[in-house]
Amino acid sequence: MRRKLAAGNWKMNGTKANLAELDAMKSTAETDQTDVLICTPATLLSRAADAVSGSPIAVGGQDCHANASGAHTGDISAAMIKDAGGSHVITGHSERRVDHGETDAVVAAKSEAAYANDLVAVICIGESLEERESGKTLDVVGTQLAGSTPDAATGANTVIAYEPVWAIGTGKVPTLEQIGEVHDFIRETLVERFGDAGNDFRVLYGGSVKPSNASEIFAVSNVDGALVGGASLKANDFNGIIAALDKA
Ligand SMILES: O=C[C@H](O)COP(=O)(O)O
Repeated sequence: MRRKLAAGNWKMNGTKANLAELDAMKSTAETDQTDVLICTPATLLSRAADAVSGSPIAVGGQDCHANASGAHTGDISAAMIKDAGGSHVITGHSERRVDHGETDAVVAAKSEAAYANDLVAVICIGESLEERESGKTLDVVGTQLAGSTPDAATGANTVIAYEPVWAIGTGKVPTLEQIGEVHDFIRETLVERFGDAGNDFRVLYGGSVKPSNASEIFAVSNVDGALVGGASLKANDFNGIIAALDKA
């Protein structure tokens, strides 16, 4: 039985004043069935880890370099995320793929760096609007999944996040049928590659998830939770999403 996961991605938002939001998520995060994760900006990670200490909320990074250390100005390593108190790291978010030209091979290397440092990689995949409209969604998602997921991936060290690029921060959400089609496809693809162990991976949906649409999305087959951007910044919103997931 896969545990559910409500994951927040604060992206490039937040200063230390925002850590109060974590405090306001603690009691909602005390659930039996749902794990809660917030991926903060790197600048906040250590303080966020202190802020959630003793609560079930986990914290993580939004990216890591594939290398362990060295001359990579501005980057952070998986070991640094671990050292700061993180347990997870997002790899291959579409904003990284677009802004920094990250390929599937780079995403796989970053995910391997995560494993080497005992971090769970939250590997993101998803099609653009143009790819969706030209009927290439499953091809794109399949190619990204194959190329970004290392052979060493397991349900314990990896979470897959399906995020259609056109649904991120736009308020546009795919139909429930569209979400179900892709999540079922991801599950089948994982089982083809990893055998029964493919059933252990959690597959999250991401893209304009809000308290108002969370319950219907979480009722879709093979949706094990959400990767939430904007609605993870405020405890009022994210608590609603955690609660909806816990009831699903
Ligand atoms: O990582 C989170 C996703 O990009 C979704 O962002 P959003 O909830 O603001 O649409």
